[in-house]
Amino acid sequence: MRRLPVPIASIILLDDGGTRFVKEVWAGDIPLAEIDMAIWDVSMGIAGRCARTGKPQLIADVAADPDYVMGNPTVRSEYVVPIRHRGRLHGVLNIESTGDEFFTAQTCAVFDAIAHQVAGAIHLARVVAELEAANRKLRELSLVDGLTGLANRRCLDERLADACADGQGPLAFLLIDADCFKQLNDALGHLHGDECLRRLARLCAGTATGDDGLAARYGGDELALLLPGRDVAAALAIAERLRRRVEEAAMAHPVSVVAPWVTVSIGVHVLPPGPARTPSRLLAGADRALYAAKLAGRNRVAEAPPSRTLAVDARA
Ligand SMILES: Nc1nc2c(ncn2[C@@H]2O[C@H](COP(=O)(O)OP(=O)(O)OP(=O)(O)O)[C@@H](O)[C@H]2O)c(=O)[nH]1
Repeated sequence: MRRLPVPIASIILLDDGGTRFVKEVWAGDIPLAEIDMAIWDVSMGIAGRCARTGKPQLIADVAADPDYVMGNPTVRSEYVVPIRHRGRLHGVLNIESTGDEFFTAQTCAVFDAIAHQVAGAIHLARVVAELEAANRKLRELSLVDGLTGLANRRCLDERLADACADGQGPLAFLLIDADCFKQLNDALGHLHGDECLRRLARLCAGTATGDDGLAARYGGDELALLLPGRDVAAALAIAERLRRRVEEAAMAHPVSVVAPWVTVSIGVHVLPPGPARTPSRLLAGADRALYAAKLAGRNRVAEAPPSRTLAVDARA
């Protein structure tokens, strides 16, 4: 662009729908008037006419063309070429001259060729940008649980592995399981069960304190909280707070053996840093703790250190 022997050369890009110009880059020897619109419709200007018709526009005398939008008063002629790659119109190449005779068949053929080259480059850049965006979206989707919007098991596994390897402080893991969920599904239907799971997920997400905490769907009616830096006392307190919040939400459960509303049991396991801290040990400990909480009557928080099982009575 910079080396083109013309007073003004610009590339004006179209949006994805091809109905509006969204970006203009230009270079040249004479200044172009400030265009105060960052986005403008293809119904405007000679560039718009070029985009609408898909055909090059050669204007020998800009003053005689009603569509011409003046960028500099010394401009006399203009040539606007579509920038198109494999049928997709990306924008237009706009060349303006201060002479009357500048645009011959030969110079126009050169600009046609330049527009063709530019089209290939823009096409590649757009394909790369679209691929990158699609990859980001795919990566996002591959880490999110579709029902609850929480991190999914794959994401949890990744974060768990990283957190276990991190030598900084204790690592707490909470397994949260809805009580008598099968009966709730059987009594009120799976759609109602789904909505309860979503509400439980929101409560968990609101409890994942700190930037590095993670709320995830472990699987089925089991949710999980990964809480780096939390010792046993802090993890038990967070678990108990969550258990209470679930009760306070008062989601009706007419067939639970625990209470007339939805309750959860929570297993808590905390490991100090070191080689013995592995995801499988952390999961197994939280699973044992959850089992203990269920066995002790549900609607409670339990911790399961290797040597003993400590159940914290939820209603104490
Ligand atoms: N609505 C709904 N139900 C689910 C989903 N995933 C798993 N479930 C149900 O969750 C229930 C879990 O049942 P169980 O493992 O027997 O546990 P429970 O009935 O909660 O019993 P306890 O845990 O012992 O209190 C099953 O009926 C599953 O079908 C889901 O995405 N949506």
